[in-house]
Amino acid sequence: MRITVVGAGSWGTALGKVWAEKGHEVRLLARRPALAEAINSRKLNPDYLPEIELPENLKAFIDPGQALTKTEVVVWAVPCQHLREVAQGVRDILPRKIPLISAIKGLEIATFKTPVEILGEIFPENPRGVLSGPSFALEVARGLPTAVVLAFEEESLARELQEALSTSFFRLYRSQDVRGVEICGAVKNVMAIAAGISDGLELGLNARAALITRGLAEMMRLGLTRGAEPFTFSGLAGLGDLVLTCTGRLSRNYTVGYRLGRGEELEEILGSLHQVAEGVYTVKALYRFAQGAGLELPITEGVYQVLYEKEDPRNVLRRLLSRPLKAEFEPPLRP
Ligand SMILES: NC(=O)c1ccc[n+]([C@@H]2O[C@H](COP(=O)([O-])OP(=O)(O)OC[C@H]3O[C@@H](n4cnc5c(N)ncnc54)[C@H](O)[C@@H]3O)[C@@H](O)[C@H]2O)c1
Ligand SMILES: O=P(O)(O)OC[C@H](O)CO
Repeated sequence: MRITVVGAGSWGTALGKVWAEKGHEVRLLARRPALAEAINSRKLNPDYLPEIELPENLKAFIDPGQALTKTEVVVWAVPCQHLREVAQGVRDILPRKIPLISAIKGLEIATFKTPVEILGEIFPENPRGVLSGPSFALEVARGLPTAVVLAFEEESLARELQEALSTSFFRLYRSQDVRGVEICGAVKNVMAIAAGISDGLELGLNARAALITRGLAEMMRLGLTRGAEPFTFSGLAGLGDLVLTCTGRLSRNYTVGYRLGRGEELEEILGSLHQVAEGVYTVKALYRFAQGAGLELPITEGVYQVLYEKEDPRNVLRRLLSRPLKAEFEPPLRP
């Protein structure tokens, strides 16, 4: 199969490696000529996965025309806030009808749209799905066992791609709940920032477990109002990725939170990260949506206040804990 991966960052490169090693013809669409050159001539990605040797049949391009000619699947792995611009740039040359897979976890700030919704506006004739779940790029690139979920509304297409894209260590489960999988992937990044803050403040393991669990409740509260399937939250994209990202030090989102908890400024952290931490942007989209819809998302609200209103995390925590006592499950989490 000819696969084009748009975005030669850590995730695009890791996915490209896995599928090239499976024998697919993988073209990685990069933005910077020097990076494409390094991938092609030195067989490594010095900026994002420097210690990983890349296979010969993983080729990088900077010309979208070359990367997309006669391709059979396009996988999107650019930061969510740039997806629209990148997709619009290839609107006229991307083959019609071929499946598009978003590997992106986020929500567009200006519109509150998911990546698949954005792709739907730009490529209405192409079937669209999402790949998500607990998957640090570095571990995938190292060939460590990983399970993710691939969601397409059309089950036969999900099955076909599941077969094509699974390998002996990269196992794809299939789903038809595209919206639910996307909401889970977006919200877990915000919860990972919260968990990082908590660990940075040394609040302990009990606090982190509470954040993960109440983060799941928040994910469900939002997802159910947006038409997600309830089972999806307990799956790989939901609970699976929440656990990974809220506990794993490889997470960029967790790292942002941890450093905030240790007292660093957001600008300083982002200036030294060199990779995208989607939760930093998704929290804006979520916060605005929750305000407008009257939806209660207290952890999201707290993360927003720490990031954008420069609130001391300790004050935010005090407020979270002093909210009125309530039942663990209230509507819409329980009828
Ligand atoms: N890294 C992971 O472990 C991982 C795992 C699963 C999902 N994801 C998701 O994949 C997406 C991409 O993340 P990543 O980790 O590869 O990020 P990254 O920061 O490592 O790389 C981002 C890539 O996008 C490119 N890019 C940025 N702005 C662009 C623009 N305007 N036009 C074209 N290209 C642009 C960058 O040059 C870079 O190649 C995110 O939504 C992330 O949540 C990442
Ligand atoms: O490094 P993060 O926080 O973007 O997380 C990467 C993946 O989404 C983990 O599944």
